[in-house]
Amino acid sequence: MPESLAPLDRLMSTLAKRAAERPAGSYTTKLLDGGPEAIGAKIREEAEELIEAAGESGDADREHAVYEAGDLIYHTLVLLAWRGISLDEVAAELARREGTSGLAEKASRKTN
Ligand SMILES: N=c1c2ncn([C@@H]3O[C@H](COP(=O)(O)OP(=O)(O)OP(=O)(O)O)[C@@H](O)[C@H]3O)c2ncn1[C@@H]1O[C@H](COP(=O)(O)O)[C@@H](O)[C@H]1O
Repeated sequence: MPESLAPLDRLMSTLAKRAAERPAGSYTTKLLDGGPEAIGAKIREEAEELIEAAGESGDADREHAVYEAGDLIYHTLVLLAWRGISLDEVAAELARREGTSGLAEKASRKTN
């Protein structure tokens, strides 16, 4: 894999490979085999841990929040891999939203 690929792209590429090959001895395989219920339970757990860590103050707590964010992002990407969704698709959705305030978007939904 080219060194220039961003870490998130490299991780997603690994997870897509895990989803296709399901090698034994892989934590990702274990999660994927559990399907959206098992992966979703971990996402909820990791989201709670991130929220708790982010609410704490101090340098060590800041590092803790970064660590928990890593866990949450990893498990979220595993769910995308399970569903066969690429990071490019998510990036395209975010690009589509670029420049539109959430408040304006919400207001437009109410009038439609
Ligand atoms: N980025 C990650 C990553 N982040 C977190 N984790 C694992 O996610 C789990 C987090 O769950 P917890 O903190 O709740 O720990 P736990 O209590 O042991 O978890 P449970 O057994 O309760 O589910 C830990 O086992 C972490 O090691 C990850 N596991 C793998 N990766 C990446 O995925 C790649 C492929 O991993 P495998 O498929 O396991 O080879 C690795 O090379 C890494 O790049």
